[in-house]
Amino acid sequence: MLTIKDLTLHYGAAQILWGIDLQAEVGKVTCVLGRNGVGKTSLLRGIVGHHPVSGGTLAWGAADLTALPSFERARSGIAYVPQGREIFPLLTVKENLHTGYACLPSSERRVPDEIFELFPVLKTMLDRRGGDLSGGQQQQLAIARALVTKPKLLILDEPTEGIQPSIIKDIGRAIEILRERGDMAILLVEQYLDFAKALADTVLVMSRGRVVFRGRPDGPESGEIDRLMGLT
Ligand SMILES: Nc1ncnc2c1ncn2[C@@H]1O[C@H](COP(=O)(O)OP(=O)(O)OP(=O)(O)O)[C@@H](O)[C@H]1O
Repeated sequence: MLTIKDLTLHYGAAQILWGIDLQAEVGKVTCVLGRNGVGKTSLLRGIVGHHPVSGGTLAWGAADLTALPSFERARSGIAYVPQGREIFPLLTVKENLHTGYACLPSSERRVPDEIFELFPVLKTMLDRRGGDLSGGQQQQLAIARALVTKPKLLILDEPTEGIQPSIIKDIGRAIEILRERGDMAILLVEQYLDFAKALADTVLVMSRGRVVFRGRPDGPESGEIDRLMGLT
């Protein structure tokens, strides 16, 4: 389980995150919601080590990750699919997948078949350049590349952004399958409320750098989620 306690983060003098507490359990989808600019991506950057946190702690089980550089966090099983996907446009699909090998010992460097069961379209496109794929296919490639690293914690930043509905469905189904497999924690940042509510076991809503709601997506107090997201 990922356990974050009292996390704070600054960009220069500007404080962006205030006292964030969060837990993401194995076999569950934990979803962080919030409107533009509330600090969701900054939280993920703090978790994966792309930006230093200014206070608080981050742990995976009993292992304290707070002081580890990002490559060691990746090696310890944290995989991050950033907003905008960031696949390598000039590398082929196969080569993009192989970039995930960097975190693995040489004996484990293979692309599991299961990845093509989750995203069959990638198998038909192995020799195409990443940049020639549609946005939705690139998103699937970015998730597949993260899965190559055999993560214990999969972090997805707005995987539905700018993606056509049929591929959003495929991505949702893949997340469900990964959850059912029960060997990784999934931390999902979203603004697409229906997608998030359908998948999440626990929802956190952020506002101005703080967690202002925490609960089940279908619990008695869940109307509060819509209110905080500005929908009611
Ligand atoms: N590198 C940076 N330097 C300074 N300020 C930043 C930086 N990155 C983000 N910010 C600011 O930090 C705040 C939180 O941004 P962040 O991207 O974490 O929000 P977000 O909730 O992920 O928004 P979005 O949904 O639009 O991606 C915003 O006010 C943003 O302008």
